[in-house]
Amino acid sequence: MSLEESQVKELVEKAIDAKKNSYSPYSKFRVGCSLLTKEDIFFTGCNVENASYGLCICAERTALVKAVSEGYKQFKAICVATDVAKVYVAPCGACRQFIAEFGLDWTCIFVKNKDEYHICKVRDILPFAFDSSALEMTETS
Ligand SMILES: O=c1ccn([C@H]2C[C@H](O)[C@@H](CO)O2)c(=O)[nH]1
Ligand SMILES: [Zn+2]
Repeated sequence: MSLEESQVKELVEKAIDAKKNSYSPYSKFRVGCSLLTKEDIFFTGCNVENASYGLCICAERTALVKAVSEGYKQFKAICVATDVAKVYVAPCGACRQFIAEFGLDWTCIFVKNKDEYHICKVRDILPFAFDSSALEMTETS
């Protein structure tokens, strides 16, 4: 599954743009996410917070749930943008697990700004991942 340089640029722009819909009145921390499916279709998402803080949904999971619920579950890349410009902000642990559900060998991009981004693989952000293979290996004693 090839990821073109132009698609990386588009992912970065779409993740930055997706921040505009962030619903983050409590943290004021805007996050935007873009996703590219194996069919070359883009999805985006933002974080959606709630007065009951624990119900907050991250941008990455918003984008993934949008895509999966529309019938797409094979992905080339996911891209995350925040308003933090000094360091690369990577997905939280819950999102890493959620992303890894769809494979470890696809691309993650973390954006500082449209010209500065870090590219790695899902396996790099979740080594020793828990996945469905463990569920079939239960042994009773
Ligand atoms: O991977 C992450 C980590 C945090 N957030 C959101 C959740 C919350 O709305 C805000 C502050 O944690 O950032 C994301 O969208 N993605
Ligand atoms: Zn998260």
